[in-house]
Amino acid sequence: MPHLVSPDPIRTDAAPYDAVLLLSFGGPEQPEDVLPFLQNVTRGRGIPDERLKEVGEHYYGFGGRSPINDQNRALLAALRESFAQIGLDLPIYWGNRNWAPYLTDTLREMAAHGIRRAVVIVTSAYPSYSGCRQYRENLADATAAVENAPAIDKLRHYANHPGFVGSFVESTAAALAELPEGSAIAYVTHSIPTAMNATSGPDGNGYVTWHLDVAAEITAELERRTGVSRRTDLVYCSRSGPPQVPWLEPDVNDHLEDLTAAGVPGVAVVPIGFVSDHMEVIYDLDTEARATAEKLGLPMARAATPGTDQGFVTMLRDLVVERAAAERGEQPERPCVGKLGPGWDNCRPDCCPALRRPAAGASAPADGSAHQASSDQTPPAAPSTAGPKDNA
Ligand SMILES: CC1=C(CCC(=O)O)c2cc3nc(cc4[nH]c(cc5[nH]c(cc1n2)c(C)c5CCC(=O)O)c(CCC(=O)O)c4C)C(CCC(=O)O)=C3C
Ligand SMILES: [Fe+2]
Repeated sequence: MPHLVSPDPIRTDAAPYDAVLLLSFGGPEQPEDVLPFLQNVTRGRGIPDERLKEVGEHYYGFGGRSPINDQNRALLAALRESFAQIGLDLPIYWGNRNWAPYLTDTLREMAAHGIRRAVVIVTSAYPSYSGCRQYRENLADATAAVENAPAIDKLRHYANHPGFVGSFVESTAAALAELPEGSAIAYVTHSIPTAMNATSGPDGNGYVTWHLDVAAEITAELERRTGVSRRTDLVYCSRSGPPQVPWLEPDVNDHLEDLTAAGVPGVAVVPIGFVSDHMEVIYDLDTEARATAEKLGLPMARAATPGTDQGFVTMLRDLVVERAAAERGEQPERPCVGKLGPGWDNCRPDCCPALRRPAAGASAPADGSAHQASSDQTPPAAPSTAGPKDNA
């Protein structure tokens, strides 16, 4: 795996940026927040009431508080420390899509502080509408709503960066160490509608393709270290939406049943789709999937997410420095593992379009593409470029 490149402490240059913005999902912090939070998340997205009630219970089961905001506070602190270590003098702001501190308020604060140009770290590592474009639409909306809002660039997707992959290599090795010999690895990510995957990334299927590439790299590195090969699968959690709309499968719980039927002696559950142990991890995996594994008598160990892992934090810092250099017209090194090459700096205008919402009174499509995206309905999103994908 390539060595992480940290810049020379004395010459760390952030120009043309004068700030970093950490952009995340947001979560409730007390029981009264849960319903309004869920309304923010699902407004206009066609999530059945039944599912909302169920997800509300997941939050109430944890005292009405998601750990995600505290995890972002910890990440902010770790990033500030990491910046200070190399003399990178750049303020770091934090805003969320669905809960306070809201992105628009943060941009307003940045404008008031005279910030002209910022680079954005999103707490989502892969291409898809939900994980990329939706955040870019939120940035476009917030920018339009705020006078003198800073110009915004978003970091390339970092799932195949050695800092991200390396963090999961370590946590997967630790999980496997707790399990019987011959245990399998179940890589897990958030399910999305299959139609959303179909239009993810500049060439389609980017969501699944990137996850498979990351999973293959983790598997290969563990094999190199131990000489042991084992069963691995990519499976999904947190399915939502109406039952008639197809989402990516198999669900992690069904997969645990399959593994048991296949006689596998244990499973390391590795949440490569997530950067911290938020509700999808502590409920969907640590509560629900663990209960399934216990019922089946299948030993299970869950690998840690990157969180504030040093390699992960250093990677984010390196990506800020890398992007600043690229924007100055330099040709920075772009560390990356796997087959796909480094992510693009700017998304193409048609990258990860929004799903067309179901509408009554339309004739049935001949090709089954009722939920396919259509670029004529795609709202503006920042930042993007009119040129081809920038893979330099
Ligand atoms: C790809 C993806 C990521 C990973 C990338 C990223 O991290 O952004 C992610 C992360 C998260 N999703 C989260 C929470 C929720 N997601 C929901 C609903 C949905 N997620 C979707 C996709 C994703 N989601 C989709 C296609 C929907 C259907 C509705 C729609 O089309 O938008 C709902 C509604 C209820 C339900 O139906 O489950 C909730 C409450 C939290 C916060 C956790 C916490 O509070 O600790 C986080 C980090
Ligand atoms: Fe979600």
